[in-house]
This record gives sequence, C-alpha cells and structure tokens, in this order.
Amino acid sequence: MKDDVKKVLLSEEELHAKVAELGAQITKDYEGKNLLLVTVLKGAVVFLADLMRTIDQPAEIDFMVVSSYGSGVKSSGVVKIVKDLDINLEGKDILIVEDILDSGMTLDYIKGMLLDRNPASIRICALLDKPARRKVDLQADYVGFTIPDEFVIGYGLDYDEKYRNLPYIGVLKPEVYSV
Ligand SMILES: O=P(O)(O)OC[C@H]1O[C@H](OP(=O)(O)OP(=O)(O)O)[C@H](O)[C@@H]1O
Ligand code: HPA
Ligand SMILES: [Mg+2]
Repeated sequence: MKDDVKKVLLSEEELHAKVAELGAQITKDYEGKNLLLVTVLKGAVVFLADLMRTIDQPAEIDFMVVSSYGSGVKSSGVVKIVKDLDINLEGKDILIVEDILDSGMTLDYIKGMLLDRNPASIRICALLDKPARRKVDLQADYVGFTIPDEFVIGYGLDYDEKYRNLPYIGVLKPEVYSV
C-alpha cells in the first residue's frame, strides 16, 4: 500500500492539529444550537470520528451514502443517493461533514436537497478543498486544508475503495491509476 504513495501531503500530526482547531471553532459557533453532523459516507467517516470528539457541545450524527466517483479518479457528474438520512431535519442546525470538496457536484446536490427539508441552518465543513477543479459555485464554511490539483488518498479517501485506512493523506503515484 505504501509503495503506491508518491508523497505524504498531510501527516497524521498535521491532520490531528487541524481537526482540533476546527472542533474548537465549531464548539464556539454552535453554542446553544441544535447541532446535527451530517456525514457523507464513506470517505468522511475517519474525519467525522476524529472531529466529533473535539466538539464540546451536544451533537447528533447521521449518515448519507452517495456516490459519484465509482472506481475512477474523476466525478461522473451523476450523484447517486444510496442511503438517505434517518433524522428529521426540521429545526436542526446542520453541519455537513465532508472529506473533500473537489468539483463540488456532490456537496452542491446534497446541500440543495437538505435545504428543502427546513433545517434551522446549514453549513459545510470540508477537511480538504481542491478549488482548481471546481465546477459549481460552492464554498465550505469550514475548511481544513486547501490542496493542489492532485488525486489524494488516505484518512478515509480512496482510490477504487483502497487506501482509506492510511493514517495520513498522500498523493497516489500516477502509474497506479493510469495503467
Ligand atoms: O466535489 P466532488 O467532485 O463531488 O467530490 C467529492 C466527493 O467525492 C468523494 O466521494 P466518492 O463518490 O468517491 O464516495 P466515497 O466517499 O465513498 O469514496 C468524496 O468523499 C466526496 O464525497
Ligand atoms: N481523492 C479521493 N477521492 C476524491 C478526490 C480525491 O482527490 N476528489 C474527489 N473524490
Ligand atoms: Mg471515493
């Protein structure tokens, strides 16, 4: 697995420090609110698991499964809902927790869909932002790191369902996906 990594972009230490910073800010911003963390599986699960433990406020969690990348390195542009949320969103202050904002198609679709369900508020927290590839006009309210236009893996992020369990974020060697 490690042989397929061209370089480490963000180390475990850098990730944990940033997650703690985001958690402290979210704790402040959501005092007295009805915080519901909505997480998009599968990529964001590692980030959520770390982030939720740094939030010192009551917080509910719920999950959605969508897929647009399949086994490739480019978004298909078609966002498929595989599993919807269980919790009613009325009156909730929703924070969508995502691992990466890339073309923006996934989050744009999800945000629009959740807004129709009358939440009290809705914001986005993305660990990674890759603005060079954006196809829709969308920004996250909380961003961990802005990264260059490279396909990244690890800390939840996959290529063809692999590498999610790497503890850091790395760049894949192009030969791994171009053969
Ligand atoms: O901004 P976009 O270009 O839409 O890309 C971002 C989305 O793509 C990845 O999900 P993927 O469809 O690969 O599913 P996964 O989380 O199960 O890997 C990632 O986890 C984001 O949800
Ligand atoms: N890596 C893994 N999954 C992704 C990426 C990426 O760079 N962009 C969108 N989904
Ligand atoms: Mg993926």
